[in-house]
Amino acid sequence: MIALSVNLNKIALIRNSREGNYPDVVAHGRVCLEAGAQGLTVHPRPDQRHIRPDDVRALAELCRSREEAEFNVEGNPFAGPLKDYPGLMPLVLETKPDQCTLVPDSNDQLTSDHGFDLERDGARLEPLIAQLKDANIRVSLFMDPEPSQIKLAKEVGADRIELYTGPYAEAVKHQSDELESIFAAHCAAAEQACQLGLGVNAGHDLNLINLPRYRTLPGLQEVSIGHALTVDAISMGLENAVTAYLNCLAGN
Ligand SMILES: CC(=O)[C@@H](O)[C@H](O)COP(=O)(O)O
Ligand SMILES: NCC(=O)COP(=O)(O)O
Repeated sequence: MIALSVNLNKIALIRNSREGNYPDVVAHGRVCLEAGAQGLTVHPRPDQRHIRPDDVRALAELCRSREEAEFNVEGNPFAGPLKDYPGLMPLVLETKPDQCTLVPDSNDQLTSDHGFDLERDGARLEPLIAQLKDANIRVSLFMDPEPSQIKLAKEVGADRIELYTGPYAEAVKHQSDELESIFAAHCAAAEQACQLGLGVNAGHDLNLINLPRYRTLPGLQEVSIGHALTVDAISMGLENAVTAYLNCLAGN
């Protein structure tokens, strides 16, 4: 089974466009879990444009209260602190999610658009990965499908990698000639990760059009999906959208 972790960033983005708590991020997280999603993901950013530290705290409680629900917090451990954003490491060590996915985004990035360069960042990531693992938090690294980089992900102590699927999604959208080689590189990276004993997650711009193929990736354990699922929920309703993604992942 490939686990679906619903990313709630975009629910928080709508909430933050007004004062108050509407829509309620935690209530929508609960709907996703009740509809069968195996987990919830958030990617707080230092500018708090969507997920805020208190959302992370409340969603950690929600997931802890439900057996089997996995909580995944993503972000750059080197970004922040900024104003009342404490920084990823303090927030994650306080809230103790099941998984922390480290992502190399700059503070002002629109969205994630590349994986780690571990030749550059590996040495400073290594002690942070050890600290998270000491706190019983599984560590995943956001990665491009580059063989030399996947090898380094194992060497710095990661438990899993999350393959960055943005270029794959773009290639599907534009029916690009490069689709075959991009997907082949993802398959090879996933196989390499499995051989090294790393788990395999994937995410970014996955949707109901590009997921039927991506779900065949060797060893794929979890996808985190937010943007497209939230957009689909506008027309389908959130519960039906979660069901549609679960069916898609199951190959139905
Ligand atoms: C790492 C990744 O691909 C996602 O977490 C994505 O970047 C979500 O962040 P935004 O919702 O801020 O685009
Ligand atoms: N890790 C990817 C994620 O959480 C969701 O990305 P997207 O579906 O919002 O592009």
